[in-house]
Amino acid sequence: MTKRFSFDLKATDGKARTGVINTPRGEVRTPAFMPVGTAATVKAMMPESVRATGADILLGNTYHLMLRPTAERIDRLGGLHKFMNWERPILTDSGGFQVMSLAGLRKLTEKGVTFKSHIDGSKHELTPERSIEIQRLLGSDIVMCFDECPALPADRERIAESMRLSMRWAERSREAFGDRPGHALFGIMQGGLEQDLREESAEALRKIGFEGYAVGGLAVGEGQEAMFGCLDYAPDFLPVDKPRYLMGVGKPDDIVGAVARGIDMMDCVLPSRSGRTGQAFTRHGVVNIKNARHADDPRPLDENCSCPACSNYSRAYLHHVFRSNEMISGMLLTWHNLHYFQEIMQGMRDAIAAGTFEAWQAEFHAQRAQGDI
Ligand SMILES: CNc1nc2c(CC[C@H]3O[C@H](OC)[C@H](OC)[C@@H](OC)[C@@H]3OC)c3nc(N)[nH]c(=O)c3cc2[nH]1
Repeated sequence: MTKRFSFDLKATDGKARTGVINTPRGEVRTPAFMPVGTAATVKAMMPESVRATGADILLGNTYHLMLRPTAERIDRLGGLHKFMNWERPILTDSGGFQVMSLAGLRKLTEKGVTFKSHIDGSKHELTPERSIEIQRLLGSDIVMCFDECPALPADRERIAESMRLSMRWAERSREAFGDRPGHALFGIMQGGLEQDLREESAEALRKIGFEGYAVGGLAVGEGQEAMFGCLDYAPDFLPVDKPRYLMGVGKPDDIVGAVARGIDMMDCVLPSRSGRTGQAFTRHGVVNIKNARHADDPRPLDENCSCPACSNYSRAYLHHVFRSNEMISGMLLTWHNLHYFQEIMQGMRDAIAAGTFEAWQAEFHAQRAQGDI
């Protein structure tokens, strides 16, 4: 009997929640941070290293993989898990966001989006049906509805129109997904920073019914204060017994603030992308390792960190390999950043389970000096 997809809510502390998402490929402890593995790889990391940082699930990208090497080729080769040697859960985005941010010559209609590949200029079409089919071919465990995410700032009419289109696409995504025990389809709430439109979107999604619900349309330039303002009410419009996924977030303090407002899952390129550019996140703040003042520093990035970079290398060494453009530079700092993000998630899971989340948040903020350290 195929193991089904389910969410067990274990404990709450204020609006913060901790639980477990059960999937046939393994459990996802929440609150969860999901490393981004856009083109079938978490850049600069071996899959076993990603697991060693504490990740239970990672992300793949419909837009990138449909262009190269194509979903059909990955399907022929046994699916994305086998292809990238990651046997645990994978969540794939539906591609709408990337098309609007990466592709050229886009045309948006009720049917979907036609666009030209940013790789070779070839013409492509993404519709709810095609996006769901691609995510099925990839073998994704958690599939996202095909939606349209409007760039902010946008006027209310544009946001309302876009949200209602996304709700019609959510209906078509649900229809195209069919009955796939053990797999999940997540709806994506839109509505910008308009509380009534957010409520309308949540109602539309609940009527259709999904295994999980994302809060979309945020982390698109609105800033943390506006994002938190929306998160003060948006998660409450969603079913309490299903996972809530905030897309594209974020910096450590964004993540903590989102969990405090009832979010269960997040993804962001920040720890991996910054790792490659020499920006290290630590409990005391951000370290830009390429800065000359680290050239002779024998200390590790963070004395309290147990990752390979902090256990075996000095700041001076990390500074040197970044200045020399050595491949190990991005590997070590990406590993450190992902390790640190997972450490924050573990800390929050433990604190929520123990009912000490308030104190944990206070400690988290007290440790962080301002600016570079
Ligand atoms: C940054 N602020 C941010 N990212 C939003 C993503 C994309 C998440 C996507 O963000 C990168 O793509 C660009 C990642 O690849 C680099 C993807 O990982 C596979 C990740 O997929 C979940 C959204 N995706 C959809 N479908 N709908 C959204 O409303 C939405 C909102 C976002 N805000």
